[in-house]
Amino acid sequence: MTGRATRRSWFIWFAAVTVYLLAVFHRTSFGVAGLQAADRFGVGAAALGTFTVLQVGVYAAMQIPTGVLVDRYGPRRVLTAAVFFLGLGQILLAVADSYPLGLIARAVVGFGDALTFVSIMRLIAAHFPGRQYALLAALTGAIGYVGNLAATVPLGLLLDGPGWTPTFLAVGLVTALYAAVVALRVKDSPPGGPAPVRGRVHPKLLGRQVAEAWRTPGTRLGFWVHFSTMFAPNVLTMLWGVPFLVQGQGYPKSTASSLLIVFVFGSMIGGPFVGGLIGRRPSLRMPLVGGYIGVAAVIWAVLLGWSGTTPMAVLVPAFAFLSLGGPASMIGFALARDYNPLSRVGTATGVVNVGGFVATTISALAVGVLLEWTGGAFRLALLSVIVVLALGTFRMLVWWRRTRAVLFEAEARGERIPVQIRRRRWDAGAPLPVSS
Ligand SMILES: N[C@@H](Cc1c[nH]cn1)C(=O)NCC(=O)O
Repeated sequence: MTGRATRRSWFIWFAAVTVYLLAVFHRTSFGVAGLQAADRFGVGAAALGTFTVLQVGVYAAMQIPTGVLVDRYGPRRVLTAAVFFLGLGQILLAVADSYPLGLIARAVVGFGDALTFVSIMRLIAAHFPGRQYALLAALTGAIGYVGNLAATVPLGLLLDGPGWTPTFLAVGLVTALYAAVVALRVKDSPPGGPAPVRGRVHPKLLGRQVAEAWRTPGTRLGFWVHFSTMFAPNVLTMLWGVPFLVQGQGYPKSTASSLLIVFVFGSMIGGPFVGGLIGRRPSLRMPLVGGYIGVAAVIWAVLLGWSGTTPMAVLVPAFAFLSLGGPASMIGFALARDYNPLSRVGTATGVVNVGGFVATTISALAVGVLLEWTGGAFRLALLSVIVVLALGTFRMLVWWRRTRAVLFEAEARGERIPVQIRRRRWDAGAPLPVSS
């Protein structure tokens, strides 16, 4: 969309972003429900970890299919299915009384979650002008954290009060019923805008759609931006932050959990700031990513090099800065939006979203394996974060130069390009990607 966003666009976004809030609430609900789940299903820590791995696995595996579905059937249908499956998963969890049933319920939640984010990004691309995309994407991310907050103390109170079955039944039913609001209120495109092209789904054509998105240098750059920026905050908040602070640093568990809230507030505040800035000045996108990665590398060096317990005065600002990785990763989606036609934005967004989750999985597994090998040496194990960061940064720089080369070519042909850039020393000899 090139004109102005209307009140209708904002209503549609609001109806859609509520689904993301619900998705993040359900995604993170095992943070407080984990202990009760262990009791209910009679399982230990390792089996409990399987819930998270399964949920993230389903989420990551579904990203590209989700993008294709969104481009094919439109975000309204996919988002309606998303909220329905999120609710269904929690209803199943409410009545599940065995470990396998609990796992199935969580996989259904992961499936609904996987359908959510890409649909909302596609709605934003259709209903808002390009310059507002980054801000709306960042606001969406920030609102997701409200769901994360709701899944802490409020959900804990509900589980301690009414208990497991009434709580999950209630949140599941409310969520599933919200599918009606999405189906009625959300529209795929503004009046007169292009509708998704439906018809028979031909696997060959779908494969071509994914291949074209992947071959587009801007998508690939977005993938590596997402890969490099969002995994470290994820690894800390989803898995290794509390063990690092408790076993590695000697802080009490309650202090460690409270410290991780810095990530929630950092992203909620930083997201709209980063989004607003890059919406006004798209040429700042890559310098911001570069600046974030540079400072993050220094922070990791300080955290891992500190002898003895790292003081709070260092941890709090360090975590506050690292929390900006989430908002910075949204730059990856802005690149997918700018460098793909609207008919392929869903697929390209799905491709980009795989980046951060692949990096999170690699890094979380590597930390676990290294902890086992070293007998719990957190500083050595967390070095793997720096290795993943270096790999992501290297690939990102490769695709940054290639994307710039393609832009210069397009400019020379007199085509409209998404950002104005000046040729620099490092652009000399940058190869054009084979497909362009
Ligand atoms: N980059 C995250 C979202 C985000 C925004 N601010 C902080 N994090 C992302 O890719 N999210 C995908 C999802 O499904 O949540």
